[in-house]
Amino acid sequence: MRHERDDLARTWSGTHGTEPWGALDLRLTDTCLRDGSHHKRHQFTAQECHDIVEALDLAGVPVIEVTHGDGLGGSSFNYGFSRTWEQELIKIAAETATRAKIAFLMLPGVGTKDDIRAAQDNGGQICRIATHCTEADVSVQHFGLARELGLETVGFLMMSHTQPPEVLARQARVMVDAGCQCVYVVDSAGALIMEQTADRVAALVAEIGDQADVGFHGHENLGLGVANTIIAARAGATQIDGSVRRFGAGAGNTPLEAFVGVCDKLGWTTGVDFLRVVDASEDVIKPAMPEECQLDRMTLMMGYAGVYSSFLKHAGNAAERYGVSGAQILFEAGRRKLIGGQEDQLIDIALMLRAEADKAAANS
Ligand SMILES: CC[C@H](O)CC(=O)C(=O)O
Ligand SMILES: [Mn+2]
Repeated sequence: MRHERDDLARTWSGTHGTEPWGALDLRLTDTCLRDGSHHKRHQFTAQECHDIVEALDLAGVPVIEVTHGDGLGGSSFNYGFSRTWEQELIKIAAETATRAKIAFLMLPGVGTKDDIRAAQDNGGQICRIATHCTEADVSVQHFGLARELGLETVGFLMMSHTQPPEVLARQARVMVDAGCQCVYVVDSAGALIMEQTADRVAALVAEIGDQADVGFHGHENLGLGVANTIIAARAGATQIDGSVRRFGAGAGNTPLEAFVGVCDKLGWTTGVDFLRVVDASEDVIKPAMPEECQLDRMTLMMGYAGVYSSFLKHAGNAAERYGVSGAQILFEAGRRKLIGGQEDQLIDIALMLRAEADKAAANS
């Protein structure tokens, strides 16, 4: 899959303005059934899982990720309980897909090694391990196990906007040394802007490109999902995430069908049939969504303040419960540089805002 463009990627910063990238060959992963789980509050039914996998598989999407939004083991009081057990969803997906490989996500500490084994037993073929982008070392044993089991491996450096390219490259090296075959720059907050994406991807390509692929996972919180993904591909990312109809956390992911259309027009190969994936979006994905993913006050704030997209529903709940502004909760979460796993601090922030409002009211 990897294209022979390492040199171009290395010198990315100086190559704007021309089109030297040629025909790229990209491998797309749809993540509706995992990142979309946040938007759906983890309430996928078995039938929805079947129908979505069937439609994406028919459209030629080569990889479909299926798990609780917070990865294996995420179904909990802290993150929200799944309606259908994720292992059952993985099994249904694997039984439904005729061509697509089924991927699953796990965050060390949320899921366990036994969850990885179970996901493989249920037909999962690609093990994606996600860590905060400065904590790749916690993934080492999981990559070791996944490779031992013969699984394909992918690493996720979440919240990649918070670190400069050279730090991410060093973290990617840790993952690759542990057995990871593709490391993703993950724009969890939808906060990266164009060249910031390219420079991060290029740094990973320079560091690990001779041993592993580089991927990009975008969010739409500043409306840049497709643009960032194009520029990531030009900088050397060969594995690309998106969600049909943007069905993902926050304002959603890079809309996969739009990206497929762009690739067709640029002469890039994805193997995905544009018309079929557009049909899947209208006929199958849309009916499964609780509502369209919105680019609104809350999600824009996530991109602006650099907040983990999966905090959206948690912040909304806390705002409602304590009668404060959800956007202000998110702004403060960005100021505190919260990372995944710190969802409980959204409640602390809401309580602080409530106390401030009560004090202001008492003094007026
Ligand atoms: C909780 C895992 C998270 O949703 C992974 C991801 O998709 C991201 O960081 O964007
Ligand atoms: Mn995501």
